[in-house]
Amino acid sequence: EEDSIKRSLIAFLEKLSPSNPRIAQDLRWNFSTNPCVDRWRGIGCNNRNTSVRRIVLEDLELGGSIDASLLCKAKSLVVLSLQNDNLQGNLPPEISNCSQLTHIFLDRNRLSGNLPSSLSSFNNLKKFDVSDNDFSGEVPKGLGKISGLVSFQVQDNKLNGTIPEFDFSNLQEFNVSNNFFSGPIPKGGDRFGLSSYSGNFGFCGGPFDAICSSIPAPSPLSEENSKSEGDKAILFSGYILLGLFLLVFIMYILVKRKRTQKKKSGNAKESSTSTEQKASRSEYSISSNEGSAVATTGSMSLIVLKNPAVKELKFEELLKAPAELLGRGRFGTLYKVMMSDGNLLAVKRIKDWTISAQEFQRRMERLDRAKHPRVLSAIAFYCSKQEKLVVYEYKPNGSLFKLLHGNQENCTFDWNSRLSVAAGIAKGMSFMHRDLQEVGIGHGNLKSSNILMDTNMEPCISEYGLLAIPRQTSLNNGRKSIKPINDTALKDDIFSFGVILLELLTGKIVQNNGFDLAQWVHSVVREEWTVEVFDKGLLSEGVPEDRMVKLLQIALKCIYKSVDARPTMSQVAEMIHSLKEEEDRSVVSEIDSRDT
Ligand SMILES: Nc1ncnc2c1ncn2[C@@H]1O[C@H](COP(=O)(O)OP(=O)(O)OP(=O)(O)O)[C@@H](O)[C@H]1O
Repeated sequence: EEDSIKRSLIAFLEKLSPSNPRIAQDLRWNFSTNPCVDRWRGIGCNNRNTSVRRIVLEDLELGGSIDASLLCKAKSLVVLSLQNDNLQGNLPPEISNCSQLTHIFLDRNRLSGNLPSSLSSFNNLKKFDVSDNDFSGEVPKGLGKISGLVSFQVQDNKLNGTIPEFDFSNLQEFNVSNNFFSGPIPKGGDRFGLSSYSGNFGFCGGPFDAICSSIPAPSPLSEENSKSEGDKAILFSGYILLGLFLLVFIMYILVKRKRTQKKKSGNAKESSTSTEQKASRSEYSISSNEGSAVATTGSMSLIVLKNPAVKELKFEELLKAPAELLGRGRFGTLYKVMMSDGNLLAVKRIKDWTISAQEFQRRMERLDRAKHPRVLSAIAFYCSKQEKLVVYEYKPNGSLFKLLHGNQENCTFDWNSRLSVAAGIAKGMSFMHRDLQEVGIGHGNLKSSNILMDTNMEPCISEYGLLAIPRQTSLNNGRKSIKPINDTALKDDIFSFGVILLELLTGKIVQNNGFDLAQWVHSVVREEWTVEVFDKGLLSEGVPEDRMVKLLQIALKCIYKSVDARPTMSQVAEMIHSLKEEEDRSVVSEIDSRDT
């Protein structure tokens, strides 16, 4: 029995992280040891160390799927937490075999499919959090009937239908925002404010009384069953933008009516603000004549920054345009939007960023003044209390991540191109760090999927500065520390840049914010400089080892554990520049010697 539990748990773990065959070894889940006595990482047991009670595998970027049949061999499991792990696939109905579960935390993954109706059988369930996934379909009615439930969080999914009855007097946390729910708010649900319900198709009753009649409650999924997944994605995201548009449009009409009345009575005075000198606002901007009132009142406005790529951008058109979901990252959702003139845009909807609209506006305008050819500037942005959107040009050539890991046949990414890409990113980053030094705005989320490739293989850094919340970093070997972004932003970026260099050198996929890759490279290098770390593609290209080692040495400086020991971005750029020059010289001399 014990052996069978151990075997199942190890198999469960391996399925959670198929891309890392060493995961069991890394977490010390060893068949010949005991999970409780020998403290398998992520496992908690009862006091007598006789049964597994908790499995907590958070922030590990696991990327696999949940096999509940294997997991639930550990029948005594009470807590399951797989938060923020990048998991895919569905939540299998067999999860109900773990019948003792009281806490289920699966938030911040990419899980999809329906919430299984077997969830209703969890009589002891207290906390249920599956927020920020891609779950669709309806919430099983029985979930609301679980009497001891104190926390129900399903925000940021694609769930639809109506909200079932809950015993709201028991619930301490409740959030269904940013889904496709509609219909009435169940009795007692108004205990929770608008923020628990916002971002849905349309609710009636409770805090939504006022807009009940003005926003229809369509049932999108019923008509869609025959459509392909791709079509659904477009439709879903289109609906989100359309919903947002409706809300803004109503406010627009209201504000416009007010303004006309003011003008009529001769009281209107249009004032230009410093903001307007820097940014030309769309004519659909609700408060285009209200200057800084936009920010202070937190009212909604699309602010179009001067950008030669887009002459005129109307908010109404932006929101009406067909949109396709490109990705849901940890910090927001990205849509590809096709405008009626054929222009393609990328619209980032930022999640949980608690800075004020005023601060957001100031930041976006400051960022707009720091322009570099290797950094993608925003075209426009939008902010309200609830919502922050940033509009970029859509770049059709994919990202550095795709180039490195996308299995593109006939596409060799040779040493010289890799070095050029590294030099390009370093230049762009170094410029931004210098220019934004006094405000301390770093990129905040530098990684290969945020490096977009131009047609001529030049890199373009996207989403610079879109992260200002105190970020959980795991700089101390996975131990979380929360620091204000301004303190560490620039040095964090250097670490992240070092990880990109490692990715270019090793061709390996980065997991766990790059800490695994950094650790692995360190351990190989510690033995002695070795060819083991380098990408097979580079080795078969015949790149001399000493050249790659030089870039590796720069990477290792960037990922120094001690933040202060890391070089600045301009030092890094300088080092890579000299390396590239040296490289170019040696290529020339090789050609010369071949010719003579
Ligand atoms: N302006 C753009 N044009 C084209 N593709 C883009 C653009 N910006 C990002 N992408 C691509 O879209 C996909 C989704 O982007 P998104 O930013 O949502 O993902 P992410 O970088 O993993 O998440 P996050 O930045 O929130 O951590 C990525 O593959 C990214 O390379």
